[in-house]
Amino acid sequence: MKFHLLASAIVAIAGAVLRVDAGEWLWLLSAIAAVWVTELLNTGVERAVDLASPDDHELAKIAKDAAAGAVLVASLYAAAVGVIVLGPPLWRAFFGS
Ligand SMILES: Nc1ncnc2c1ncn2[C@@H]1O[C@H](COP(=O)(O)OP(=O)(O)OP(=O)(O)O)[C@@H](O)[C@H]1O
Repeated sequence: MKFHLLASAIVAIAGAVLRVDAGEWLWLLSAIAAVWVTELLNTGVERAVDLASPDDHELAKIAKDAAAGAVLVASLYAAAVGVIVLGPPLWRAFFGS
């Protein structure tokens, strides 16, 4: 959660400094929201599974791995959005046109 908070803050500051437009803000915000939503749901699934099945069980493993997979998919989406939206202006800021 701390990592997600830090990453969200860095993306928001980068967006402001690089003056991304409204459409680009929507992509960045959708990526941030996707990661937060899946991470919160993953935490909920983990805690519910621990409560319902403290001992090892194949279904508990599938539930936890599926929830963690959702976080991975959202994180890959967020990384792609970050590169596509922030990559070009960052490149221009550091290396010129
Ligand atoms: N009750 C269980 N039965 C079977 N496999 C489990 C069970 N609990 C966890 N596992 C397996 O162990 C892995 C790690 O479980 P754990 O609860 O530590 O999740 P985590 O993603 O590391 O959680 P956290 O974010 O709290 O570190 C799961 O992805 C799953 O494959």
